[in-house]
Amino acid sequence: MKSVLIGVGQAGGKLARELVEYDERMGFGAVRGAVGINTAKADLRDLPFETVLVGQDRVKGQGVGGDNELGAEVMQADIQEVLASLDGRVTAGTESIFVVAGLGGGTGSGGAPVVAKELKRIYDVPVYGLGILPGRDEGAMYQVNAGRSLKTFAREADSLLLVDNDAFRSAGESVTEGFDSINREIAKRVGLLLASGESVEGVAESVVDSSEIINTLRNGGIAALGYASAEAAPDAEGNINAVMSTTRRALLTGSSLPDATDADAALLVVAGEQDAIPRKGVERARRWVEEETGSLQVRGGDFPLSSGRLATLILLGGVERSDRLEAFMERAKDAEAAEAANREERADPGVQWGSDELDDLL
Ligand SMILES: Nc1nc2c(ncn2[C@@H]2O[C@H](COP(=O)(O)OP(=O)(O)OP(=O)(O)O)[C@@H](O)[C@H]2O)c(=O)[nH]1
Repeated sequence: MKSVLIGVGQAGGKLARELVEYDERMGFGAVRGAVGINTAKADLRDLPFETVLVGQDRVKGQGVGGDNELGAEVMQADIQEVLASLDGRVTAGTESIFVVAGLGGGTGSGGAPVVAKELKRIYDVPVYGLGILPGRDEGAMYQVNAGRSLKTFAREADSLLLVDNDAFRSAGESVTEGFDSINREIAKRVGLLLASGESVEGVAESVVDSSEIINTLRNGGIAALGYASAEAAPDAEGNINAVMSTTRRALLTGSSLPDATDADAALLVVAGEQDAIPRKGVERARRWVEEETGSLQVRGGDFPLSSGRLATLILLGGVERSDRLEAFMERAKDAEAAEAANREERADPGVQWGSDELDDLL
């Protein structure tokens, strides 16, 4: 699926760069261009594609410091410059646009929904969001920002593919230490998904194409993407179990949004040497995905790749009812309530004296 990426904010720019580099390294050619947008000049410096600095008159290139309302305002004010940077990049061959952002900060969180809304007014191709949820250990401001952005972004984009920063964290690694490895994991998943949707001429009917990705995401809402791989046997018969086990792992432990398994629709892509992909195994795995997601709309397809491994990708559409998301929304609401209480306390110091949250010493 030939796509153009727009990285908004620091995390958005870094993830877009990772995706561009992955697509180039693999020689896929599915990423057809990228633009980085930020309010912080320093964060644009290392991006190897065109960048646009927004909000200069308000924040002088210093970022919005986590204020996502300001992030949304300055994006709206400078939207013409942002749209102009896409001229000549979004072409007749472009099949989708991805707006990429971390939802916990200010620029990406506030700006990405504005960009998605404006792009949808102009272009006919689907405009998807790729949003990063803050990890559990990140502060209250990040949770509140993400909670507010999430709903707006999901409404404005055709579908919002979510990545939980807790999803790919190794034991003992802080969220910040893990950013680079998280970005690589996401780039691999999204990069493979986009490449799998590239129509390859003259190959079997079972090969997946862009319309299957688009149809899986057609009902909008929140999406998730799982991945797992294993050593492949040279013949299809020897890979039946490998397809089943990678499918289970992709959904249950390799997802960008862990525990989000109830879905409206799903797409199961099996990547590997075409002759080594077992039809029987793929059919069995597809039925298992139907049972596990409760969806009757499970599409399937191959992604022929020359590799000694076999990989499974599972794209889920419509996962907003999942426990994981509910838990996140609760976290965001609690953080918002705590922030409101803090503001009240600051406004009226007497409240602290009246509060019985702190026990008396004697
Ligand atoms: N996965 C991942 N998350 C990141 C990365 N950098 C920042 N984040 C997360 O993104 C959120 C912060 O967003 P940023 O992109 O840093 O902020 P911003 O959009 O540039 O906004 P301001 O800095 O407030 O102007 C936090 O939840 C971080 O945990 C990254 O490289 N990878």
